Amino acid sequence: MWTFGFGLVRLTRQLKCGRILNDTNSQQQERTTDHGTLLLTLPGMSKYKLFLLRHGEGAWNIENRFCSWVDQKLSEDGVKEARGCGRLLKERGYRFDRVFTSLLSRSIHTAWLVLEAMGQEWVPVVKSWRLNERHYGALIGLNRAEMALNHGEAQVKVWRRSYDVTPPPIDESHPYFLEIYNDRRYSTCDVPKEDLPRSESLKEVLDRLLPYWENVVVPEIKKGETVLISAHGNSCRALLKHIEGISDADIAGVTLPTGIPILLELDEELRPVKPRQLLGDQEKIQAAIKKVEDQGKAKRTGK
Ligand SMILES: O=C(OP(=O)(O)O)[C@H](O)COP(=O)(O)O
Repeated sequence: MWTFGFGLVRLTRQLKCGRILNDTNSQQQERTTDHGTLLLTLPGMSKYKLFLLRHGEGAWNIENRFCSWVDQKLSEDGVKEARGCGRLLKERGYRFDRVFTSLLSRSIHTAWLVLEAMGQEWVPVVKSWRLNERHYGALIGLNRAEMALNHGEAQVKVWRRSYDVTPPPIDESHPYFLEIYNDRRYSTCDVPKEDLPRSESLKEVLDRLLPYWENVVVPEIKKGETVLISAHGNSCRALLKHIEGISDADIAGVTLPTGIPILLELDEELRPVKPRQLLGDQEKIQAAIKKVEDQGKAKRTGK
């Protein structure tokens, strides 16, 4: 599937007269870079760069608890991860025009730390609940390893990674219900508080995320903006599923580590022209992915 688009060559011509000559292909498109270089983009060629980022490690990532809509802050290592991510992006010369985050502090702080490390603090940061982490319903606050002991690792994997299984909903007796729904930030949403989710499958995350992607994010990308989406493990997985056309079955095999930027190169229709790139030391990235996967292994916590 991938090999098709990969070999295509970006045609870059810098012309003294400022015009592209011999433009006989009606599907070719011109655009001008900051340096005045005219780029010809053919279908299947990389036209846009989009960056997705799961925030740096949060306090409940360490405790191995389903965090979801609970507003846990970044851990010390999470702050380091976010700064490291910003340094890496700066070293590679990337520049953002706009950053989108969820309403959760860990994604917002990550965005701030990345922009600070890049010296791009002025870049607008736009926030929406539609980029929030998946709502884990009644599972919020529970320890994954203990859940695996009680319900089996296979069931925990279904809850964590299946596409269309919705965990039991949160209700008012849940210890974090009031903390979540009494929070002022959820009075600012584009839906009434009563209509906010009480639990979500990955499919339901995609359902609430897609209108925001289509109506708010895509127009900025198509204007030529380089966008960073600083969000969460599952909101990024949902978006990846949509952009890359990953099947309902295969999305179960996609796990994202914290603090690692994912670069997507997209054509003019926002279709990927090459596999996603997780930027950084590949050995460390694989170890970080395994660590997230292993969170679902049965283990006594001693509490
Ligand atoms: O809050 C969460 O994700 P986040 O750390 O990306 O915000 C979820 O608890 C992630 O859990 P999962 O990796 O079991 O899907």
